[in-house]
Amino acid sequence: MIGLNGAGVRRGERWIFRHLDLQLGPGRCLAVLGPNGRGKTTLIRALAGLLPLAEGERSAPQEIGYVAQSIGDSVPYRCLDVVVMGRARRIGLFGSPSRADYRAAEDALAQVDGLRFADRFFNRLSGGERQIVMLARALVTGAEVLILDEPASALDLANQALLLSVLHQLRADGRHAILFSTHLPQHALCIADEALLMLGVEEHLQGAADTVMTEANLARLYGIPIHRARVAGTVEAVVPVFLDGVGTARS
Ligand SMILES: Nc1ncnc2c1ncn2[C@@H]1O[C@H](COP(=O)(O)OP(=O)(O)OP(=O)(O)O)[C@@H](O)[C@H]1O
Repeated sequence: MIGLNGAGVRRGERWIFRHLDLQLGPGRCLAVLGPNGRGKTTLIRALAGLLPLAEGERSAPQEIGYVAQSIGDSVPYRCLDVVVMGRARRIGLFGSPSRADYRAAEDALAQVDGLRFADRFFNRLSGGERQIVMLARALVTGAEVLILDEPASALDLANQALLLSVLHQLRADGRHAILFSTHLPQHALCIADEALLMLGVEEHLQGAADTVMTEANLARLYGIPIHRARVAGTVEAVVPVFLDGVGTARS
């Protein structure tokens, strides 16, 4: 459905990642983890077709539902219009959104509990509220591939739970392939089938999320001791272990 084969991206003379293979099919969810600056956004943008590969190949469908990491200020559009823009491919360059497009946008907002934002101006929303609206915009595309760059980074706990449940439902329908990056390993353990740990430019550890995300591998990834524990039923928490203060934990 979507994939990379021997892929690499360079910024100037510097390789951000190389020799990366990735295949994601329908009904599958892959989480990408790595420390700040390791290349998650670069990988996601390359996968979404927004950054050229310097080596390797990409295969992808025409339409992808994409949520960018940073959602800057924009011109003052109503949120419903921002969401309806997700239908651009269906509406066409010179077309106008139909009643059905607006209905689909409302449904997508309702799916993420964001209907209350419909008439508000996007540029006046908080960071988390914008993330919710942008998720609705990705959903309204109807795309079967969803690529989400840190979709929970600004969300409160209730909205994190909502996001996880929406992604869980999409994955469970067997039509969608979902890839998301996160700094919250417990989210990966909660809904991802697979995890990709970006350990280094040429070192990528990929496999079943539960198997790959061991305390040892996560400690290697982040350079600090990590504790992983079952907190309720199948829910796991992943926390940094502070040794004798924040500054001394990183190896
Ligand atoms: N436009 C650019 N030009 C040059 N270097 C860039 C550019 N954008 C990003 N980089 C560099 O590429 C590297 C990877 O950045 P990227 O944003 O992919 O990291 P990330 O893993 O998503 O980080 P974070 O967790 O902080 O969001 C970083 O060292 C960054 O400084």
